[in-house]
Amino acid sequence: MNLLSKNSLAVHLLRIIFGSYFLVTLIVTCLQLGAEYEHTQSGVDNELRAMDLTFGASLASSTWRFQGDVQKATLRGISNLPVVTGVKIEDPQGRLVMAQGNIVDHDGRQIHVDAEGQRSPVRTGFLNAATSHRFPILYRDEHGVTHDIGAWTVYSSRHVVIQKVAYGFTLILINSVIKTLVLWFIFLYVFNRWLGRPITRLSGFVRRQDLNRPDLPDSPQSIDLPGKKRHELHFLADAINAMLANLRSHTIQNRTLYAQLEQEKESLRALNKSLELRIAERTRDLAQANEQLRSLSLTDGLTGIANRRSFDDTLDQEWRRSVRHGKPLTVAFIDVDWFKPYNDHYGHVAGDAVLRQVAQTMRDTVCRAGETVARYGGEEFAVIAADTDGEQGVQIVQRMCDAIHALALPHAGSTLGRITISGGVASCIPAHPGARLESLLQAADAALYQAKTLGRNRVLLAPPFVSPPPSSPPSPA
Ligand SMILES: Nc1nc2c(ncn2[C@@H]2O[C@H](COP(=O)(O)OP(=O)(O)OP(=O)(O)O)[C@@H](O)[C@H]2O)c(=O)[nH]1
Repeated sequence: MNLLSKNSLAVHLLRIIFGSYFLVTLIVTCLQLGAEYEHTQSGVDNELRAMDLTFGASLASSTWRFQGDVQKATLRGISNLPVVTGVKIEDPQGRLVMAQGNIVDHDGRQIHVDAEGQRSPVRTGFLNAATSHRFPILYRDEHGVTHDIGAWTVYSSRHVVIQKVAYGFTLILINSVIKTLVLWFIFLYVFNRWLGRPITRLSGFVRRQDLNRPDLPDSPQSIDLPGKKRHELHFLADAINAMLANLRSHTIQNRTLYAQLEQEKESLRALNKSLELRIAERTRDLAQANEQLRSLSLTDGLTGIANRRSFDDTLDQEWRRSVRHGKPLTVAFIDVDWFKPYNDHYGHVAGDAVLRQVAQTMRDTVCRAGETVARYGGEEFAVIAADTDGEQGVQIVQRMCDAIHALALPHAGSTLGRITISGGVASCIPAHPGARLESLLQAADAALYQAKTLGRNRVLLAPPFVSPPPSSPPSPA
């Protein structure tokens, strides 16, 4: 870890510690300065007060004897003292006799008196504010009588006190700064040695971990912090090692599970596809079966041609279509002649075979898309011919009649000696008023009956049973 990088923990801690330290130091220093100032000032005061003991007698003696030189020398000596800024001697009437340094004159102004007695004004200010002590000059003569011969005043100033305080404080400050710098240096070293480097190693180790590739050979699996004595950071490293081992094992498990899941997904997809194919196959089979069923439901089981239901459906559709298009519709009923005697003579199985042959032949006879041959029931058949009038219908049925006659199927019970059929044909235009399907069927049935009555092996057309709509009168020419 770069110890002094901007975001390092040490710098953050240092900022906090330094800020707090600076604040506390500032407050304590201010208090200390105040106390020191008070102490120094009272010391200066005491020194000034004590001067009377030192110089009082000498000044009294030289003043009593008018020894001006001695007085001057004494004043110079006093004014040279470090705490003294000035000194003056006054006579008993308060007049200035002699002075040296900065003093306050009779008028209360601060003046400076040099060695030659020259006076000059002194700039007043906070630092020059004077403090003084005035002592009486008392002389005791040889008879023991005390004479008051004047007074002397010694001056000092705030500047002296502050200088003394500043000197002492400078020493303290230098002392404190040196101690603080040494302490900080030790703190930085210890912090870096015991916290910074291990934390950097831990963060680097964690950053290098790639859980997506836990089996990389060059990625370290665990971290071991140096140091004989184990502390919280060692415990943190142990916890990180355990956590990473756990995560690695879970990641490997997850990868295995994911691979299994993918396999399962793949097999499910394949299963789904085969199911879809089977469903499609089954659906196709079902559709085919339905189609077969539908076809079976509309087919006669014996003859393989359309059955009665198919006939009814087709007739209904053709009737409605004919109504829509205004086209004629023809229906014919066909019956095998003397079929009971045939059954009786040749047996029922042979009768079935004849029915199949008759049906086949009739179906082969019709060729148009709108023509349908159906087994109506028993040995009776029916023909539907759309867009066909009665005459055309008779031709169709007659062709059938001829074709069956041409088969020459032997029939001992018939006067003709062979299998024949009879047919009754009826036709109408369904769109005409009064045209009804039931009437059409009844007419065809009646025509069949008529054909039977007249001797069989013939085709008869039913007379018209629907009156055509009245035609509009011709317009006058
Ligand atoms: N073999 C066989 N016979 C059937 C079938 N359906 C009906 N029949 C017979 O057909 C005969 C019809 O006889 P009838 O209705 O009396 O008429 P016919 O004998 O054909 O006389 P005409 O119709 O007047 O010429 C009956 O004997 C029925 O048993 C069938 O599917 N197979």
